[in-house]
Amino acid sequence: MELPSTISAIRGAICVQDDVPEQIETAAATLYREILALNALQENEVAFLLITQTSDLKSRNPATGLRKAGYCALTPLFCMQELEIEGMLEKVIRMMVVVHHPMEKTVPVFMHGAEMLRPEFAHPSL
Ligand SMILES: C=C(O[C@@H]1C=C(C(=O)O)C=C[C@H]1O)C(=O)O
Repeated sequence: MELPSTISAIRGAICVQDDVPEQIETAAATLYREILALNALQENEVAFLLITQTSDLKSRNPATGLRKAGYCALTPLFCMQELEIEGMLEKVIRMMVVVHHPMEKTVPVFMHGAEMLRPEFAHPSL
C-alpha cells in the first residue's frame, strides 16, 4: 500500500578504517556530501539528520566532521550509538537524512565498505 508522503528520507552508510578523529570527520563529511549530491539536494531542503556510529568508533562525534566541513550550521542533528548485534559490520557511520518535502526518487548511498550492508544500493563509482 502506498501512503501519501509529505517528507522523504534517504539512508546512507560508510565504513571508517581506524578509530581516529580525522577519519571519522572525513567519513561523515564524505557520506553527507555524496547523499546530497546523488539526490540533487541543497542543504536547506534537509529537515534534520539522524546519525549512528558503531561503538568501536569513540574518538570523534561525526557531527564535528560535518560542521568542520561547513555543513549543518542550522540543521538539527541527533547522533546515537548503533545497536550492537553479533557479527555486525565494524566501524560504520550511518545516516538518515530527512527532507521536508516528498521526492519522486531517492538514492541511498552505501560506500567505502558499507555496501555489504545493502549490496543492492552499491554505486560502482563510489
Ligand atoms: C543493514 C543496516 O544495518 C542495520 C540494519 C538496518 C535494516 O535492517 O534496515 C538498518 C540500520 C541498521 O540498524 C543498514 O544500515 O542498512
